[in-house]
Amino acid sequence: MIYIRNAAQVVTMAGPNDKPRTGAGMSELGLIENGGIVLEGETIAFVGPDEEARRYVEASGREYEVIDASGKLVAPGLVDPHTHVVFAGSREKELNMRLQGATYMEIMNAGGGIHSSTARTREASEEQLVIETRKRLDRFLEHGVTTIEAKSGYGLRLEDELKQLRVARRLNEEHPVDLVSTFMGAHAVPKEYKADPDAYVKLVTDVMIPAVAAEGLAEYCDVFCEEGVFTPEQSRVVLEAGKRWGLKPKIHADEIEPYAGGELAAEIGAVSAEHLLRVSDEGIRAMAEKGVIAVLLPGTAFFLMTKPAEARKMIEAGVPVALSTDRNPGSCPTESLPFVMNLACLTMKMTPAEVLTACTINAAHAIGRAGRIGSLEAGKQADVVVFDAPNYLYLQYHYGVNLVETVVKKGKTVVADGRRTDR
Ligand SMILES: N=CN[C@@H](CCC(=O)O)C(=O)O
Ligand SMILES: [Zn+2]
Repeated sequence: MIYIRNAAQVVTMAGPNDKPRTGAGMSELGLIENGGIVLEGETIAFVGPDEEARRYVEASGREYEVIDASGKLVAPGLVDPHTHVVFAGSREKELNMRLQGATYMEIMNAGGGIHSSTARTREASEEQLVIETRKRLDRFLEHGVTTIEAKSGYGLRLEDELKQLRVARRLNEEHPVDLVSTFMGAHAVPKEYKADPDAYVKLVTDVMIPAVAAEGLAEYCDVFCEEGVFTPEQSRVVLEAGKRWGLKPKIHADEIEPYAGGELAAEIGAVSAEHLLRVSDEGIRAMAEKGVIAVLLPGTAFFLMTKPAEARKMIEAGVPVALSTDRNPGSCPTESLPFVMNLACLTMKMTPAEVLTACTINAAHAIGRAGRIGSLEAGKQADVVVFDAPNYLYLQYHYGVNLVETVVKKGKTVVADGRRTDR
């Protein structure tokens, strides 16, 4: 039982939240000045002006742990809807190679990139993956992120794809951060199938997807639809197979070259299309029409030193936008969603209000959790962050440092004074 008292500002993102926010709706934060929040068990019991919250607490006659949020900003636990967090090793040498002129795709085609993380992940035991991933989850939590999506895709053969997804399932049970799993066996064509990519697609559709579904290891299916990786036609085959087995489609689309990925996302009814740095105007129009969520990853554009997605164009066209770190060992090795939020504002010109919407309720929609998380409303899960910031604008102004002070996950304080408390 926790009473968060006297917050300078509370970002509630209060509803209607049955659909992801678009256009001007992305700027409606449901702000409360001098707010209070009461958490009971794993649930939010009350959100409103602090005087009313105090009366609620006094009338209940119960004992509450009090968190004083005077002068602070309170917001929903942040949601990261696109990560590749389960992997072994790191790839810092590639940064040096890219600084000397090699491109991301050249490194991958020469056997590095995703292939090198695949080799390390195949070698790693489940236990080793748990240890490495747990550390990343601790960092996410310290940056205010209470729920993430986690993709497989560094196994690229049945037993190792299952291993990655089992690690995500185990950590979802053991760690305060909630993980929502996505099967991404079609992340790259593994070296052993280089001569026959269609045979690998068949392995994904006929063997891996049924096995993942049989064990209930994933809710979503994703594919890297990109020139030199999987064609739009192969991507369609993978995502349609996923659908037949109950896995909802997501797609890595138009990241490096325009490849009609946005159009494909709309056509097959994808929940989200992700990256979209080079999406066409037609792709944007089709996504807006079908309500496909654009999950944008400005940390990846920053780290790959390339032009970010055209967020303004998408918002103005009515596409619901969410933001994510893309945490992975190659193109975005950070757990700092707040830094990615800074980049969204400073490199894609999203407003501070749009940025918060994109990392809370819209991100929750992108992983099918908007009924439970992404806003501070009575009855929802008690996932709350207190920032050392006097108002929400300040989050995008004081950039590059971690302003997270307290994190409450399912009604339990898991970060205090910016550090994990419950290990
Ligand atoms: N683009 C494809 N997949 C990841 C990167 C994976 C890697 O480089 O290991 C991404 O979303 O950025
Ligand atoms: Zn990705």
